[in-house]
Amino acid sequence: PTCKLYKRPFTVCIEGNIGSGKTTFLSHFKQFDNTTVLQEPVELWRNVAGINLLELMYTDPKRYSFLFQSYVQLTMLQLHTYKSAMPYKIMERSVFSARCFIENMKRTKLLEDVEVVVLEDWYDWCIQNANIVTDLIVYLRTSPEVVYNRMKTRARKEENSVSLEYLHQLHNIHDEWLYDQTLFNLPAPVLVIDGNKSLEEMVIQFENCKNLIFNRKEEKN
Ligand SMILES: Cc1cc2cn([C@H]3C[C@H](O)[C@@H](CO)O3)c(=O)nc2[nH]1
Repeated sequence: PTCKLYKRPFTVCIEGNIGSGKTTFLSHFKQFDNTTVLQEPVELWRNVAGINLLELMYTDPKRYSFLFQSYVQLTMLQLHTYKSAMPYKIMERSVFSARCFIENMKRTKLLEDVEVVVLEDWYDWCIQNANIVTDLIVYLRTSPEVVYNRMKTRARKEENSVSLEYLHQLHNIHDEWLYDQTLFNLPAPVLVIDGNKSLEEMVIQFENCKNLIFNRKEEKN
């Protein structure tokens, strides 16, 4: 069959709380040679000219939340604008979910109002000027208690101070955005997956999701 040239990849963003299973879910897409998988650049955030910005953000959030979110926004934009010749591109989180973290930091006063304005002005400019297109959002919806236990088991050192309350806050904002859909306007349709399921059950959900995503492409051309 002729190989069709796509003007751009069908782009999926995987969204969800800390520990909701995004990385596990993404790893299933790595098996396909027609898909570019872009994981969250945590390693970049851990080494900014030798500085662990993720650690600083968690140890001194008042002082470092703005700086951290500012760098997160840049690294996510780099992934959104990454040129891929593949027909599919799957990203872990997005500049859209960056707004969830910023919203939480705003509500909990970790960011000054003026810091929020600057971050939002950057975001607005990027949305208008960088071609950030998303075709589908997959929301791994989990209960804070489940992700708290997973986070503790994974034991990422920078997260050892993250509280269940913080995960509740992030869960509520993700739900407002992607489940109730009352927060920000949605850049793409949302597919909600139950992230509380076991890995085996998640794989089944993944299979259904894969068929849905790859089938969608046929509609597109
Ligand atoms: C877009 C975006 C991703 C992201 C991740 N994080 C944190 C949550 C986790 O502890 C770690 C890896 O996701 O980074 C954050 O504070 N703000 C973020 N904004």
